[in-house]
Amino acid sequence: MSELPGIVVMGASGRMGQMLIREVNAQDGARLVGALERPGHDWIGQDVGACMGGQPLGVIVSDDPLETMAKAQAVIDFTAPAATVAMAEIAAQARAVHVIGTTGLGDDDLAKLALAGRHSTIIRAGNMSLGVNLLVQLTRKVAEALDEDFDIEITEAHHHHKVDAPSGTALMLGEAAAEGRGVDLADVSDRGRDGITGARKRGDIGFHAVRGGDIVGEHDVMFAAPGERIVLRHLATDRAIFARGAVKAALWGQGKKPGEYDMMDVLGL
Ligand SMILES: NC(=O)C1=CN([C@@H]2O[C@H](COP(=O)(O)OP(=O)(O)OC[C@H]3O[C@@H](n4cnc5c(N)ncnc54)[C@H](O)[C@@H]3O)[C@@H](O)[C@H]2O)C=CC1
Ligand SMILES: O=C(O)C1=N[C@H](C(=O)O)C[C@H](O)C1
Repeated sequence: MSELPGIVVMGASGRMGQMLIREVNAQDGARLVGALERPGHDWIGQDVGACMGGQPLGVIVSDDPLETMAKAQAVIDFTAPAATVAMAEIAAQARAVHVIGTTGLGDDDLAKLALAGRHSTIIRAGNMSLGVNLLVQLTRKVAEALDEDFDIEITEAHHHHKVDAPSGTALMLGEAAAEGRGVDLADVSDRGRDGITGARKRGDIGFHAVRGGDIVGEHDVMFAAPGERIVLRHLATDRAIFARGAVKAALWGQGKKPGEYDMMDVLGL
């Protein structure tokens, strides 16, 4: 039997799930040992490679996370908040690394993940790409260097299927900007203005979400002052960048102590 870490992909039929199946399968350093979908999904019981329209991969899509995780050293989960919280407990029982790309998690969900993280290795990030994680660092630095004469506005654009706003990435960028300024994001966050809002409050961090077509993911952080503007921008054109980061995280997490980690830890940024 191979010693390579066995990885389960959760949400196998999803936009990210299919990308992840391809990425794990293409890796020399890992093996695909499971594919999960929600109960009732029409891929259940079929080979995941065939479902994706390619060669069979010898992995049958299952809706039984307990059984599937028994063979795994890691699970990569880009699904939905309730599914991710449920998986956190199962991954902890299986002593498997839980890589979480799911966004839109609420405070209650995060509290449950923190509990699970006492017993398991969780690596979670609203964006797993190298470029965005660098942009987060740049945003913190620029916010630190500038005072509140510079208004910070974060704009994100995504495909029309996306269900959460602001995006996980926009929130990461907002947290970094607030940290750079030495303030709490919750105190200065101003989301999606509408109507007679009054003039902009000095020190606020604004968020705006665009949804349309097949946009993979675009993020701008604008620092606007009288007479000048700085705009930091990341454009994603291929979901493979997120999948690559997630597989890297699953391998990096092997043998790490239980706890909650993020992509900064994985990438050493
Ligand atoms: N952190 C990152 O780098 C990125 C995060 N995302 C996030 O990943 C999540 C998924 O995005 P997409 O792939 O575009 O969505 P999607 O809707 O295409 O895929 C989600 C999949 O999860 C499945 N699912 C739902 N509940 C399940 C359960 N209990 N067990 C197993 N599977 C279940 C669905 O059936 C679906 O196939 C979103 O929260 C999105 O924001 C997306 C791209 C990058
Ligand atoms: O839903 C998506 O597609 C994406 N979600 C993540 C987010 O919420 O920031 C990451 C990426 O932008 C794509």
